[in-house]
Amino acid sequence: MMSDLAGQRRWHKYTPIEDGGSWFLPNNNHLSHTFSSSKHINILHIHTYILISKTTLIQPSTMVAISKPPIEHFFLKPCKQTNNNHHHPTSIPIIDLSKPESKHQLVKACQDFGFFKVINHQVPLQFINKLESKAIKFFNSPLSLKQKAGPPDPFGYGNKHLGQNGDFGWVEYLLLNLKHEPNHKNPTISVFEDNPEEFQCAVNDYVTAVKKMTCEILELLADELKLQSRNVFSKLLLDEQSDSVFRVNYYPPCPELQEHELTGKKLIGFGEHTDPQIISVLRSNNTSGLEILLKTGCWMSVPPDSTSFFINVGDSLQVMTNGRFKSVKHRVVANSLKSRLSMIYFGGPPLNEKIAPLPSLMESDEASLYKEFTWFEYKKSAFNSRLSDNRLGSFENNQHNVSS
Ligand SMILES: C=C1C[C@]23C[C@@]1(O)CC[C@H]2[C@@]12CC[C@H](O)[C@@](C)(C(=O)O1)[C@H]2[C@@H]3C(=O)O
Ligand SMILES: O=C(O)CCC(=O)C(=O)O
Ligand SMILES: [Fe+2]
Repeated sequence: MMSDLAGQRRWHKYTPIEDGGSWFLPNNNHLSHTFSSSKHINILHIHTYILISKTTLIQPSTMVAISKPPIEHFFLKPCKQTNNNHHHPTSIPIIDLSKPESKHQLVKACQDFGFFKVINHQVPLQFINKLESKAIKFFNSPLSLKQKAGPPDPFGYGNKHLGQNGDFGWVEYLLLNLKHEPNHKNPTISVFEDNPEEFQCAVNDYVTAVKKMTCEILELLADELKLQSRNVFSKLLLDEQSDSVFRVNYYPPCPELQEHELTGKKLIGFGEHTDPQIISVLRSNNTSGLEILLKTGCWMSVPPDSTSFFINVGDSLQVMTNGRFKSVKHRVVANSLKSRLSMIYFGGPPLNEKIAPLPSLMESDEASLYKEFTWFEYKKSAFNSRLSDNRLGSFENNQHNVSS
């Protein structure tokens, strides 16, 4: 077990440079161990290589090549295919933020789905478009440049590898830390060749507006739940020490998938998971791919809408509401022809914040479903887990131990 984990970490250190059909890795004494301990890479050939691409000339002794993993490696397991029920179609709740009566619908959506779409949100379109075009420019730039912003540790540019524990998907991403660290320049952003400040500015404008909308939603939720103070959730995001992150995911088209689509095969873009934070706010272009897991056990494809935001309850909000709100399982499937670009704000509490069911929400005889933990403890455990793991499991109060 230990050596397996160590191997995966070492593999992660050598994020592959993809170039056509092969992945290139720096030659190194550890390589044979790295390969043999990675369950996820299909090793067909290892040989000394001279690579001359448009941008690079590499000495024979410095590189080895392995065949890239076959596309089958990214297929979703057949039992987990989407099964939209066409007889009783379920529709995603749409909340119009310009209507005061939306409060009630918001709570209902968090209880029934843990997921909803928001319209009339007041986030300026120009902020969305500006950041989107900058992100597209970044993802369309040469791999060698993008890799200067990686590997993700956990922040930075990532390609196909998600987290540090062997998860992968047909996705490239930028993961950015939003935690306020005075005099600290974001190292990831410094790779934006022409003007890093411009990209930073586009992120700031976008995130500030999205955070404002998110806090309004959290306050409406607290109001409707009749909690003592309406800022009980929003204050966690507004805190200077709020541990929030921002992510831009780019799912390139996969033309090779086309022939397999005829047999109903789907490609994993981002595997099934719940988000650990309080709340996640997603905006994507008009390419479909996002799916949520319904109570029925069926996956439902979320129709894309680039003018709206999609919001999901995170694990921490599920705990704070003692399970009333559901942290929804979701995933992304990649597309054979169109690229998907999504931008997600993950609102998290300060690291030292205690996460536990809110006393003002609990009935007098209600048992707490969860043990108290700090966000630091939960985050640490989440980042040591695999994407599809039930992360809250080890923080649940065992039914038998609940006395009164
Ligand atoms: C496989 C992983 C990626 C992730 C950390 C983890 O070990 C398990 C949780 C994953 C997740 C899902 C929601 C967010 O995208 C994310 C940033 C987070 O907070 O938890 C990712 C983590 C990641 O990409 O590093
Ligand atoms: O990219 C998407 O559309 C969703 C990705 C996601 O769920 C995540 O980054 O946590
Ligand atoms: Fe997610």
